[in-house]
Amino acid sequence: MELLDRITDYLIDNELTLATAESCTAGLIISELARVPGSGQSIDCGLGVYSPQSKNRYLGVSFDTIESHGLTSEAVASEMAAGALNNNDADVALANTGIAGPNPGDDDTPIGTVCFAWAFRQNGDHHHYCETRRFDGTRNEVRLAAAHYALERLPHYHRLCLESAAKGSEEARSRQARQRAIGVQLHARSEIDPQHEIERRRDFLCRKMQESGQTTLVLGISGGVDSTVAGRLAQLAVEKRREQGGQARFIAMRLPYGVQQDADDADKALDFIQPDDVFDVNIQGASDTLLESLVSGGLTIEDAGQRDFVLGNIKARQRMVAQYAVAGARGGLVIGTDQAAEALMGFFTKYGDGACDVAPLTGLNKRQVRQLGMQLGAPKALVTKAPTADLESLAPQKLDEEALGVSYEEIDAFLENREVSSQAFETIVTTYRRTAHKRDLPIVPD
Ligand SMILES: Nc1ncnc2c1ncn2[C@@H]1O[C@H](COP(=O)(O)OP(=O)(O)OC[C@H]2O[C@@H]([n+]3cccc(C(=O)O)c3)[C@H](O)[C@@H]2O)[C@@H](O)[C@H]1O
Ligand SMILES: Nc1ncnc2c1ncn2[C@@H]1O[C@H](COP(=O)(O)OP(=O)(O)OP(=O)(O)O)[C@@H](O)[C@H]1O
Ligand SMILES: [Mg+2]
Repeated sequence: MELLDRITDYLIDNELTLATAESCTAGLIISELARVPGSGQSIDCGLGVYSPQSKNRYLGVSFDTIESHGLTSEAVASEMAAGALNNNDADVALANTGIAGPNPGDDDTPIGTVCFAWAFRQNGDHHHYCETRRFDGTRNEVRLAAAHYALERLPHYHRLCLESAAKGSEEARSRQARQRAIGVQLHARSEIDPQHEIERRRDFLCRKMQESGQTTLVLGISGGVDSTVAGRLAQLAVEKRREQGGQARFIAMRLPYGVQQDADDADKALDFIQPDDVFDVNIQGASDTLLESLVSGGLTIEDAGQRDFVLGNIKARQRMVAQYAVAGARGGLVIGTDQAAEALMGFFTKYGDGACDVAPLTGLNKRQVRQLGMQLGAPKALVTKAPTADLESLAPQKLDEEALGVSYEEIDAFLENREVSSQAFETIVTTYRRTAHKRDLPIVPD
């Protein structure tokens, strides 16, 4: 009785309720515990599940697991305990499956072998622990010893569970701090007032024109949401500047490489932006000629994939060459469309689309860029359009998310300090670190 009293006290002191899923002990664990007066408050239920069918029916143990690991296995015990937690309100589930004898099991597992699982529900997570033990004695001696052993080890595993949960929340806290610090670096915010942001960013462009003495804004319009929003902000800024009595024009540039598959979207964006001027410049000739000259000048290209990647970055830089040429001729500032989601992932070509004089979308995540688009009244199809860098000739319109390995939803959640999966967190933080050089000024000697 000493063991049973001790375990009952432990359950009551820690406010734990127990469910069991018992194969070879067939209800003995719960029955033994119920001998202690007052233990009822800690008992949720006890299930005797002998056959594979009942393990599957009542606990969801998969036949695949039984088949591949055998009936007497920690894998089966663990699934039994998981089923007992999932199907009940208990905080702890004890499960066992074993061979009490006198007949041996179907395989050559020795008589007296029992596999145990202890599962705990802690802060919404399940923590599982398993053990396999061999007990000596007659059938009923083995069964009683196994029932007592399951109870005896409960406090030990409960303490391990508490330690691991505490460590988990420590890690979660440090991850959140890292997330917050990166967000601050990128000027990200969890919530924005779209109208306020539109006015603030329009006024920023207006003010920078005035301060720099430049009279033109220049931006490539792709048909994607970033340049649609930045383009409309630019047009609103030059109109405001003119109202103030200043000289100002916005030049929107179509910069297709040959025929652009989503050219209709670029047209729709221009209809919405209503820019003062539109220049249409095909960058294919310049891009292809440069690549050919590089090859004839000595650059060896490994394969079609590498050629496409090199050409992709040439396209992005060629677009910037074109925009800077116009800005130079017209006294203009070149607008960049970098926002926090792309900055976080370093997803831009260094000195290509990453180069600019003013970056009005800084700090916004992708969801927030879309919010500004909606507020500005941009066509819904453009606002909700799936982002594409569209630099690869071998994979036209390839979605950014395919290249990034995480979704914009996860990137935005990260920037908004919301919880993301461990995998997304690792991918984002590793990519952020790897691309630091793209956000920094060139490295200089100490
Ligand atoms: N640690 C380091 N410190 C200093 N410099 C470092 C460096 N590691 C590489 N570099 C240098 O950086 C350069 C590589 O950077 P970069 O030329 O940008 O090339 P990279 O980052 O390799 O490629 C650009 C990526 O951005 C994507 N992109 C481009 C354009 C637009 C969009 C979009 O979303 O619209 C996306 C594109 O799909 C591609 O995946 C090389 O010169 C390399 O040597
Ligand atoms: N075909 C193009 N014509 C003109 N400008 C382009 C073209 N492709 C890219 N750009 C310029 O490069 C920038 C970076 O491209 P990026 O794909 O990140 O932005 P986007 O196309 O505006 O939006 P999204 O990221 O949602 O596709 C664009 O905002 C635009 O200024
Ligand atoms: Mg795009």
